[in-house]
Amino acid sequence: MMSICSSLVGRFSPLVPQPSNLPWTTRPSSRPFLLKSLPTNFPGALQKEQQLSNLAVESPVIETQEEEGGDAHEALSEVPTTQLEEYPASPPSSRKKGEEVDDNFEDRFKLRNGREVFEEKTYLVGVERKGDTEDSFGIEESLKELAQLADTAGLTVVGSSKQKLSSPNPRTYIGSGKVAEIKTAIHALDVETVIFDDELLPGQLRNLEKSFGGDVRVCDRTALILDIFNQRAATHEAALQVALAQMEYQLPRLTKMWSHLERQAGGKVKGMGEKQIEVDKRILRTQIGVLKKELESVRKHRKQYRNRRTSVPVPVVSLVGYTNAGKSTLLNHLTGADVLAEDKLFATLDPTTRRVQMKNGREFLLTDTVGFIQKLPTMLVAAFRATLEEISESSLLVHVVDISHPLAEQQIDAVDKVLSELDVSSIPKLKVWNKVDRANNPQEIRNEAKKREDVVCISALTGEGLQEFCEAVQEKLKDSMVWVEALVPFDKGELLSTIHQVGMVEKMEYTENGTLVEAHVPLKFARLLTPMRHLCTS
Ligand SMILES: Nc1nc2c(ncn2[C@@H]2O[C@H](COP(=O)(O)OP(=O)(O)OP(=O)(O)O)[C@@H](O)[C@H]2O)c(=O)[nH]1
Ligand SMILES: [Mg+2]
Repeated sequence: MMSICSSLVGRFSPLVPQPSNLPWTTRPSSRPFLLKSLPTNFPGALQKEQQLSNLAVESPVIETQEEEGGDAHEALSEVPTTQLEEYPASPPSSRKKGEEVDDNFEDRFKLRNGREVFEEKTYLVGVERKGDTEDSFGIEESLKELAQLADTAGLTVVGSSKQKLSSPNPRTYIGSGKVAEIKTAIHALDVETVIFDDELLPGQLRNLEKSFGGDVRVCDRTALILDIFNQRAATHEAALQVALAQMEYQLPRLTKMWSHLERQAGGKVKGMGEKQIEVDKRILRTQIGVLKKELESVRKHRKQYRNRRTSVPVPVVSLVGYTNAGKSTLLNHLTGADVLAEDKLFATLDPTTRRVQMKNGREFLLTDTVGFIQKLPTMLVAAFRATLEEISESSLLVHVVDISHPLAEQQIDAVDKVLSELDVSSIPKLKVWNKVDRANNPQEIRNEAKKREDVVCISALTGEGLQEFCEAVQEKLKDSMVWVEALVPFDKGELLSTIHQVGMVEKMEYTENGTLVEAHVPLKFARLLTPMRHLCTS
C-alpha cells in the first residue's frame, strides 16, 4: 500500500493487522520512522529496513505529555480564525469510534502509476503569514496547489482551513482555537490525514496528532512532495535520489522522536532513549552513505554517456520550468518522443534528451528536466542537484512558463530562485510562454510576447509558434558559439555538412583551394577547424 504517511513514517496500514499486545499499539503513529519506502532495488534495503524496524519493536514509545493551553506566544501571534472552507466533500460519515471500516473501503484502493494507492480522506491546512509580500503565492493559491499535490499523490481532499498568523505557534504551528475547530471538522468528515502547507517541526507534528486524536495522521507539504517523488520514481537513479531525500528528512525527526523517551519516563530510563537514537541514527547514516556511493556510481556512468554524446558537437538545449508548465509536451511535440505528459504535478523526474531536427537541416539536442515548485523541500533540491546540474552543461536554457496560469509571475520567480542556486547565470536563456491556447486573452499575450526580447509565445499542445520557437533557439544558440572563417579543403567535405548541422552558416564560397566558410559554430567544433582557420587568415 502506498499512502502518504505510511510510506514516510511507517505507520500501520489499516490492512495490516496490528499487534494488540504490544505497548505502543495504543499509539502506533508515535513509533520512530521506518524505512518502508526504500526502493526495492536498493542493495540491502530489506535487510536494513528490518533492522530498524526490529529496533523500534524493542523500544516502548511513551505518550507525550505536553501541557494544554496557556501559551503566551499563541495569544500574541494568533489572529481571529477564518471561516472553515470546505471542498465538495463526501457526506460526513456516521462511523462511530471503534466501528468497522466503511462499506466502500475496498473501493478506495486505486491503481496509480502501477502501484496500489489508498485514497485517504484528506484535510488541508494553510497558514498565511502576516507581512508576506504581495508577489508571493497567496494562501488560496498555495492551498489550491497543495490540493493538486494531494490529488497527484492519490489522496481525496474533503476540506481545508486556513489561518492568518504573525508567527507560527511553536507547539502546534496553528493556534489552539484553530486546532479545536479543525478537530471538529475532521471528525465530522471522517478524515484520515491532515496535511499542512508548510514544513512542520517534528514536535509540532506529534502535538497535532495528539490533539486531533483518533487515528488521524498529520503530514506536511515536504512529506507529501517526497511521497509523490517516491511514487513516481521510475528509474534506478530517481529512486536512489528520492530514498536519499527521504532519509535526510527522517534523520532529524528520528532524533526528536526518541529524545522524548527519557523526558516522559521521568528520567527512570536515563540514557536509554539516547542510546536508541544513536543506534537508529547510525543505521540511517550508514544507509545514507551506501545510497550516496551507489548514486555516485550511477552518475559516473551517465557522465561517461554524456561525454560520448558531447563528442558530437550538437548543442544541448535544456527545458526548465515550474511543474506542469508543459515541458514534456513540448519535447514530445518537437521530437516525437513519448515522455509522460499529464495534468499531474511532477510527471517527469528524469532528464530525457532527444534530437530536434529543423527543416533547414540544423539540429540541437533537447533535454526535459524535473519541474520546480514553490517551497521545494531543500533536501529534494540537494538530492536532485546532480540531475539539475546537468543543465549547467547546456548551451541554452529554455524556461517554459504556463502563461495561462493565474500565478504565472510567481511561478517564474520560484523557478528563477532555484536556477540562481544552480550556478547557471552564464548560460543564455530563452523564455517560452506556453499554453497560449488556454489563456483568457491569447491575442494580448501574443502581442506582449512580440514586444519582449527573449520571449516566444507557443502552444506545445496545438503546435502554435513552434517554428518560431526553433528559430529563436537557433538565434540564441549563436550566443554560445564562436565566429569562424575557415578554408575547408575539398577532401574534408564531411566537415562542411557538420558545420551546416551544428552551426549557423553566414557565407559559403568555393575557391580554387577549397570552400571558404563563415559561420557561427560551437566552441568544441571551432577547435577542430583551427588548422583551416589558420589557412584562411594566412
Ligand atoms: N491547453 C494546453 N495544455 C497544455 C499545453 N502544454 C501542455 N499542456 C498540458 O499541461 C499538462 C502538463 O504538461 P506536461 O508536459 O506534463 O508538463 P511538465 O512541465 O512536463 O510537468 P512536470 O513533468 O510535472 O514538471 C498536460 O495535461 C498537458 O497536456 C498547451 O500548450 N496547451
Ligand atoms: Mg514533464
